[in-house]
Amino acid sequence: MQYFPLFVDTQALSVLIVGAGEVASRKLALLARTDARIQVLAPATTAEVDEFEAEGRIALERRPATLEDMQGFDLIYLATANEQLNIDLAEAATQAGIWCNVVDNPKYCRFITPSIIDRGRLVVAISTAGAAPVFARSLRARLESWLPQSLSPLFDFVAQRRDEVQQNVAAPKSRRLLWEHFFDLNGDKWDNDTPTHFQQAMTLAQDNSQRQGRLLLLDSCIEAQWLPLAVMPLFSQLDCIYSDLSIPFKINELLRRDANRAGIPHFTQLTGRLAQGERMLIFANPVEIAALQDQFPQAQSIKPGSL
Ligand SMILES: C[C@@]1(CC(=O)O)c2cc3[nH]c(cc4nc(cc5[nH]c(cc(n2)[C@H]1CCC(=O)O)[C@@](C)(CC(=O)O)[C@@H]5CCC(=O)O)C(CC(=O)O)=C4CCC(=O)O)c(CCC(=O)O)c3CC(=O)O
Ligand SMILES: NC(=O)C1=CN([C@@H]2O[C@H](COP(=O)(O)OP(=O)(O)OC[C@H]3O[C@@H](n4cnc5c(N)ncnc54)[C@H](O)[C@@H]3O)[C@@H](O)[C@H]2O)C=CC1
Repeated sequence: MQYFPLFVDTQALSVLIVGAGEVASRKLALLARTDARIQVLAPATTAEVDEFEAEGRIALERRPATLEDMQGFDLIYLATANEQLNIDLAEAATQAGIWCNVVDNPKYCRFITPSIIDRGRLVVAISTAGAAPVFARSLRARLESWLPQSLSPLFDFVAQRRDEVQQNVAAPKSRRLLWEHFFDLNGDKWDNDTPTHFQQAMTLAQDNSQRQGRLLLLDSCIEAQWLPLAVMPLFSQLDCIYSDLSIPFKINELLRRDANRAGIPHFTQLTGRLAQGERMLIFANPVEIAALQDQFPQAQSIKPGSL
């Protein structure tokens, strides 16, 4: 992963954009949604840039940029159509210790701009590490239609309830179950039922007796591409992953990253953990899986293409 995704707090960020053509306008349209202070420098501007100036959203100077301008900012975008000028300005910015992006030259980019889906607090950023921005754009179009606008108010609601949950539900694991249950009940909608779904999830999180354990058994001979789609949400909810083997990379990528990992415990320990409501996966060879299935008839054995 050459480019590591980060989400930058823009509340005290100051950004310089050099150039105000088509490409600069596209970057500006996204940056203008943030809290960053934005300075634009360019002799010629698009109508879109003029509008941002008229609204008072940006500070604009209609003149060529100089090397001396490359200081006093947190981030700089270089978007003139002059390749050498962009490189000279990028070198000056880098010397001043400022992270910069050259829109037509990834070699000089300390960071790159992803394709962005904006649902308020929920933001999805897609990058192809510069290989194919057009693919990032078309993937965005698909996700845009999949992620409803209701996610914006839904995540405002969830953010407002976070303190209440933190105060009333002591165990971190119960908090996780609460949010999983809430989203299972509520999905991605924001309507009159949303507060009810939250209350139901809250009640369930405070009542340990209703918690159900789960044991998934995965035969080490099954390859990742044969795993049924139905197991994906179950994989993301695991508390523990047990195996005495090394789990192949492609399967590992599908499992919850924060789950506890250990060798396969004794049958009696497994019984105890199931009773406590743990959600577990055992990855083992076919002989061990068959023995576990005999011992735990309630366990779900994952078969290629089905559960
Ligand atoms: C490295 C990066 C640097 C950066 O800009 O940060 C970069 C670099 C370059 N882009 C080029 C071209 C195009 N870029 C787009 C579109 C987008 N480009 C964006 C990001 C990035 N572009 C960064 C990597 C992102 C990643 O990891 O994938 C997006 C995602 C975000 C945004 O710009 O807001 C936005 C889609 C937004 C959306 O709609 O969601 C289109 C299509 C279009 O315009 O519709 C074309 C024309 C087709 C083509 O050429 O592919 C060229 C060649 C220039 C030339 O030939 O002169 C270079 C330079 C090079 O590749 O060397
Ligand atoms: N990263 C990306 O997504 C993409 C990048 N590009 C590249 O981005 C570059 C810019 O493209 P466009 O916006 O279409 O160009 P453009 O010609 O529309 O705009 C160039 C801007 O730079 C300004 N400028 C020129 N000299 C300047 C100076 N000395 N100081 C400050 N500003 C100056 C101009 O006034 C103008 O506002 C091109 O090199 C293009 O190849 C093109 C497509 C996508």
